[in-house]
Amino acid sequence: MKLGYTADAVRAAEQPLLDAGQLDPLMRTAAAGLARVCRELLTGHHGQIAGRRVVVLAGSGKNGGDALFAGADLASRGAAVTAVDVFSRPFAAGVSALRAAGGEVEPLGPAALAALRAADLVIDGVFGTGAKPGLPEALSSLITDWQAASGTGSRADQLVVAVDVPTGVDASTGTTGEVSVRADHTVTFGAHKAGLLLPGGAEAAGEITLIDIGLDFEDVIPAVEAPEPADLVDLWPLPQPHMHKYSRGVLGLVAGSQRYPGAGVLAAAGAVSAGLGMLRLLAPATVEAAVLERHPETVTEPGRVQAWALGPGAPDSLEMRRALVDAENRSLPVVIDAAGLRLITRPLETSTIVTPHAGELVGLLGRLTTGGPDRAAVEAQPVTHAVRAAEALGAVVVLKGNRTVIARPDGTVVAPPPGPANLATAGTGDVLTGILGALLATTAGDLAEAHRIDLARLAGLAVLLHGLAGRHTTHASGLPAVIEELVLELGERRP
Ligand SMILES: NC(=O)C1=CN([C@@H]2O[C@H](COP(=O)(O)OP(=O)(O)OC[C@H]3O[C@@H](n4cnc5c(N)ncnc54)[C@H](O)[C@@H]3O)[C@@H](O)[C@H]2O)[C@@H](O)CC1
Ligand SMILES: [K+]
Repeated sequence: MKLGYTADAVRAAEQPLLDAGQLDPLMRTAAAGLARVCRELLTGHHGQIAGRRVVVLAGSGKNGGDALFAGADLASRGAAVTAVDVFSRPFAAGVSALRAAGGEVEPLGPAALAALRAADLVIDGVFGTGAKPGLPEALSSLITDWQAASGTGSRADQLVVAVDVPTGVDASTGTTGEVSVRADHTVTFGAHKAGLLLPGGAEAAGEITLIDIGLDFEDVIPAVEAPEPADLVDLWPLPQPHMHKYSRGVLGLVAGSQRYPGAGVLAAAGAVSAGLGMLRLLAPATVEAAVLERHPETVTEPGRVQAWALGPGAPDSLEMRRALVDAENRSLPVVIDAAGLRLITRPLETSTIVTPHAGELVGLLGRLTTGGPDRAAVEAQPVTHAVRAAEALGAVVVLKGNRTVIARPDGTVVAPPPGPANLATAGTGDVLTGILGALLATTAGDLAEAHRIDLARLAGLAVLLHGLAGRHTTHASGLPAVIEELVLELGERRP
């Protein structure tokens, strides 16, 4: 799991070392790590370092300093390095090091643009964690003109390495303005900056290398967690030898209707493929029949459950309202999707996950808060609005989109890597709700016991697995079989 921290948290972690006069060694370690990645990339993509054209975009702070020191390293190995001095007050020690190694410094101007376009490698050291919002006009034009030369940089084989954070990306939130550097690779120091793991920043950052510079984050709560496939092996709830079907977990599912029978089938298949003790389906007879045909183990009699999943393809019905009352009365965890979301007009008194897409989040925020956003606002700032909804609901919000983000009521976020575009097809959300329901049912005991299970982390695992499965199928009804295979594999790989 990658953990992301805000710029403030990183500065706070850095402060004791700065107070102890450790800036120089910190920057040396940072620059050495940056230089190593640049050397590897240059050698890997362009065969060698000597003779390669490198441009350093140098701002006035330490970010520029790191970039200049790395540039000096490359110049000392024979690269032709030009630094573009963006604000006419570059980090002095970095400039000296670069000049001593044979590099040059240019002011921002037409020559800088030409150099930028011709470079084999561009090192973006304009802003890091010290960036204030908004790019100055001259810088913004320079980046725009450079990027205009081709889709993502001047030359198809040009490498762009961002120092700590791509310039134009907010290190804490990942928000980008209209203009920002798009890197192939970002070398970040001390800890992942939260913005690198969030929508916007993650796309701008490309591949990320973390360089350890000895900062201590032991007691700091990360702003973002980004689950990785290895976490599935460690954390996915798997059946234990002592379990029987009831102790493993029964999920009550209210899904599907005469109009949308398929949503019931897909949600049921999602739940079954994720693994659970028993699935109880409450749905119209046609939906029951369709589900039973594929999953004859499904029980269609009402009875006790350990968790509820409500909403996919189901209208607002008496069953759904009863299930919600049962969830609150018996403190059962519940995942609520689609039409189920319209029943929510106040925070629920039980562990809750809601799974809106942007349009549904608009409705939810409209019912829960005053001055709710419109859809465009949610799409522009998904994290901010998911967090607002999580705070207002006191629940975990899984905001579905091309990059699904998961928000906790305390404002922290789980950001799984983006799923494949394959998942942009009808029915994949129903499968996700089924998976989430199965996870709630199988962890309900632990959830009740002093909240040992973190719902948002659980949702992160579900979204991650759903995304991985999406790479192997082009349609929603293909997902459950792949999910089942992946879950079985997790069991085999767990030590
Ligand atoms: N956090 C750490 O522990 C370490 C940080 N290091 C580097 O230091 C960076 C942070 O350095 P700084 O605090 O100097 O900050 P930055 O180098 O990110 O930028 C701050 C400088 O740019 C100016 N600036 C910011 N926004 C501007 C805007 N919109 N228009 C014009 N000027 C603007 C500021 O006034 C300041 O001079 C990190 O990103 C990283 O690269 C490393 O060198 C070593 C250790
Ligand atoms: K940067």
